[in-house]
Amino acid sequence: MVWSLAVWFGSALLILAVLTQRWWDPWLAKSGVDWRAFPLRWYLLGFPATVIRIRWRWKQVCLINDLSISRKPTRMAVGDLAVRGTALRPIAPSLGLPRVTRTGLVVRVRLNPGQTPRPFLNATGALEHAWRVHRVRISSPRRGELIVTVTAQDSLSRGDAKADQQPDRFLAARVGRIEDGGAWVLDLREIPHWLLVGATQSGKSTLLAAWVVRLAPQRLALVGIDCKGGLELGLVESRLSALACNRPEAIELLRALVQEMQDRMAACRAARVRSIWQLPESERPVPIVVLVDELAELYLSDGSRESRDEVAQCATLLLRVAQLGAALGLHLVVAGQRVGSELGPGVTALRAQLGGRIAHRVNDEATAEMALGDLSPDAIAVAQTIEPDEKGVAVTTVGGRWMRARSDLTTPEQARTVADKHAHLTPHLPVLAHCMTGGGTSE
Ligand SMILES: Nc1ncnc2c1ncn2[C@@H]1O[C@H](COP(=O)(O)OP(=O)(O)OP(=O)(O)O)[C@@H](O)[C@H]1O
Repeated sequence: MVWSLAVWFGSALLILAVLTQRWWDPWLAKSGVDWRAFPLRWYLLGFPATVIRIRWRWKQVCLINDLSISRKPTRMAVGDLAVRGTALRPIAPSLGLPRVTRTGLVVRVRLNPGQTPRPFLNATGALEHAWRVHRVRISSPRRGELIVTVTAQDSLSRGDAKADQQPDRFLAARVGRIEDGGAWVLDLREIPHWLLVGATQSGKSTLLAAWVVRLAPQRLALVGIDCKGGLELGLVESRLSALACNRPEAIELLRALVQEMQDRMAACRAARVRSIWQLPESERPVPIVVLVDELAELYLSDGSRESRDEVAQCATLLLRVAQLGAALGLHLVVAGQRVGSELGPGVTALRAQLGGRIAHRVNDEATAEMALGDLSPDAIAVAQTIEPDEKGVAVTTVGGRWMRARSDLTTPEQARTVADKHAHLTPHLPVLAHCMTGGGTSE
């Protein structure tokens, strides 16, 4: 009896709070109370309020945005009117039961016969406005069915201190947040090679810096190829086992890496194993993560024979590292503004080997398509909606799906400080001796 009274009272209070939210919400904000930061706020209030709003406005939103069909009149129709004055009635697609998630909800929509997902994809802005949510994403896993994913608030702009403190697994790096509020973890054991594209000032170098900062304390070698004169990767030079700052140096470095791969291959063959991960730990060579900033610098040619030769060598060597590296502990992280076939045929082959994809804001659809095309057409559309002021925001692969994510802002000073702090962990690889930057510990 007491319990049922409490449940009734609680439910009534909840409904009242939901219905009056538009009055007390601005008042609380003005008084400086950030109720959105309360951990259970979304489950207790946000979710019920959003569900009510979605159900309440569904038919109206569908009607305004041409997402309904008209009921076929049972009697003969003349123009837009049915005989006997029966007006044609719009029928909205049927909305399923919403399922709550950590930062929003997911709801299934069954389309009326003849409806396609396209008008719904075009209407996401209207749905966000009508439901007062941060983001609405629509995918269509099956014909006649939509999955509508609603994100209540912009979780990419808020910090997550707990995730920040979590130590990284070996070869994994927590570089930011994904839009469902979780940690954005780039794991080189799971996906050995990554491609990172984005227009200038979209956040590529900051993401690379965040990546280096998280990898720096681990027992691995970092190697840099930065043909923009080493301006970006030079910041973390103290933690790099080698750094190439122009194309001839890059070729020398890549040759040394291919040599290292061959040595590792021989060691695996001798031990009759298929990868360095099957070697006993004491004999296992350190993994090498090769960071390439601005891929185009390796592929652009001025037409002279010398530069064409250099480009061909870079293309072949990079491709070899990408093709054979994963099992031998060599990982590629390649960043660039464009990765299209206009840079040469080698780029297309290389791109196919880079399984992990990250697309920051891009200037054109073609670049988004090159980076994300094999993921999903929806991901391409979303990459193009990243605004210039959304620095560090990207669309990426997470567990076989795509998601929006944002890197942690890592300043050049932070990157330099962390690199200096862990400089003593920099392994000295004999094969890279002639490409060495500063000193390193002997491996
Ligand atoms: N996650 C982030 N949060 C906030 N600001 C960011 C983030 N990532 C990048 N920025 C800001 O965006 C600006 C451009 O970043 P960055 O230099 O990484 O871009 P880029 O793509 O490497 O540019 P370029 O190709 O010109 O080198 C910088 O001022 C940086 O501080």
